[in-house]
Amino acid sequence: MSGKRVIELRDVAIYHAENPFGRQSAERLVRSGELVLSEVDFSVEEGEFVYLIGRVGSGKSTLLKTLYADVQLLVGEGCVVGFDLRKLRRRQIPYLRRKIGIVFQDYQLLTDRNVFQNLYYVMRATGWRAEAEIRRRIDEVLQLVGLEAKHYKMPFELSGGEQQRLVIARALLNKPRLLLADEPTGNLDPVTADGIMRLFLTIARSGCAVVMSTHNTNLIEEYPARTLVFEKGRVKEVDMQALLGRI
Ligand SMILES: Nc1ncnc2c1ncn2[C@@H]1O[C@H](COP(=O)(O)OP(=O)(O)OP(=O)(O)O)[C@@H](O)[C@H]1O
Repeated sequence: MSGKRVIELRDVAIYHAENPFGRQSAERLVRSGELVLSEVDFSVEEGEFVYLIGRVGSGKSTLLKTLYADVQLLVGEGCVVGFDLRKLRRRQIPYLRRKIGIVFQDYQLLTDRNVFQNLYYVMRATGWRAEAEIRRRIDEVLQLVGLEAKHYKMPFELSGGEQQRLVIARALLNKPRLLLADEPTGNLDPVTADGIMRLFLTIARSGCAVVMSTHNTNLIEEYPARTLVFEKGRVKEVDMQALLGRI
């Protein structure tokens, strides 16, 4: 994988299988698994912004899960931020996840801890020890997402858009080279979604690649970028501007 590539998938097929990352061979998992996608071939470079679109159940989340090793890659070649997905062992998964940021639609925040504590918890859990550095980094990410005045707010005291910003701040704590976002604007009103999109574009411009699934083609129209379409078990790149122009 070239130094600038953060994702490289070659002739990949993706299966949902029971007990991934265990002792069973890939062949055995493939035999008992359910095929979701095949012939997947694409790469993403540092700083790129990529949309994933497709109907409900077309495999967008499953592909994202494969990239952060929630689903095991059983067929083809796959490399994410320097980790070979075919050779990945269960114990290596936390190290891969420290190099990527993950943003879900359901925020998965610690509801009994404030903004600062939500971030502090993650930093301690990912090996940061020096208090001053932890505080500095928390200040930096909160500033980046525009929540610098909200350190002591509880999650329930934040709006949906602010909660999503906090999730993005959390994903950025370890300076990832890749941000994976699964329908991050799905629960947000159009104006708030717009703010989140602009934040993602700023993040991409800083050099961190952003891969985001969405059902919202208005966003693509407004913020054009590379687009991968999931259809009939395959993934193909499309010229979205040409496509939207014809509608
Ligand atoms: N844990 C699982 N075990 C087996 N099959 C699964 C599992 N999770 C999802 N699937 C199947 O994988 C296929 C792809 O689902 P996936 O959630 O990746 O689609 P999606 O494109 O993200 O959909 P949506 O737009 O609704 O989020 C579906 O047929 C789904 O039923």
